[in-house]
Amino acid sequence: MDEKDLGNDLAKVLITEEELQAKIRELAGQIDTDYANKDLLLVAVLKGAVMVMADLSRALQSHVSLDFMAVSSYGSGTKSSGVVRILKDLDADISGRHVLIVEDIVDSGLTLSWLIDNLRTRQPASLEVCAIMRKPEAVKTEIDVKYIGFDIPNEFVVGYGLDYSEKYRNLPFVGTLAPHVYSN
Ligand SMILES: O=P(O)(O)OC[C@H]1O[C@H](OP(=O)(O)OP(=O)(O)O)[C@H](O)[C@@H]1O
Ligand code: HPA
Ligand SMILES: [Mg+2]
Repeated sequence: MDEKDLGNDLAKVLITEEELQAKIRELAGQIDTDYANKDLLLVAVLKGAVMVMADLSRALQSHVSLDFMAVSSYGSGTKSSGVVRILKDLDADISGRHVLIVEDIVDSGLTLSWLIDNLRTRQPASLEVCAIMRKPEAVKTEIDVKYIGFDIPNEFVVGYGLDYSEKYRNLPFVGTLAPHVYSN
């Protein structure tokens, strides 16, 4: 990458594009098997989960419906505020439906724990979670994540949907930022 590439701001690559795509295919295979003959609704949490949603849904062999919810707890910083706000609610009524939440990362777990409680009150037939990354050392509230991609160290990461101040989401891999980015 040359000077102008956004990858120049990275300290290291944690998960390569190839590793991400291989994991997506593996998880899609499990989901296809588990939901055979069931109507599945994928619910992605914007904006971070947009890449996982796009790749995972295309890797599935069965029909699925897609819906999106936008919640935010991070703002522009690197720490969860713990206060989750709904920015956009689902279009679909999920009562009696098989719902799979698609997430990019389980960090403190606060976003997902709030979301699971919220969606449960709408009485889906089933509710599970697929997250491409999890930080086991950062989790503050235990969440049962049925489909997990990678357990990663407790470092702030960007790429594959994850941002720092709304940047770096469009990197096709996951990495950590160089210190100069934070001091700018
Ligand atoms: O486990 P937690 O500590 O709650 O963190 C995980 C959540 O935080 C990020 O979203 P954010 O609220 O930053 O919004 P975004 O997806 O638009 O970046 C990320 O996409 C997850 O949804
Ligand atoms: O490590 C992270 N990076 C970017 N956004 C995030 N939201 C939760 N954890 C992270
Ligand atoms: Mg974010």
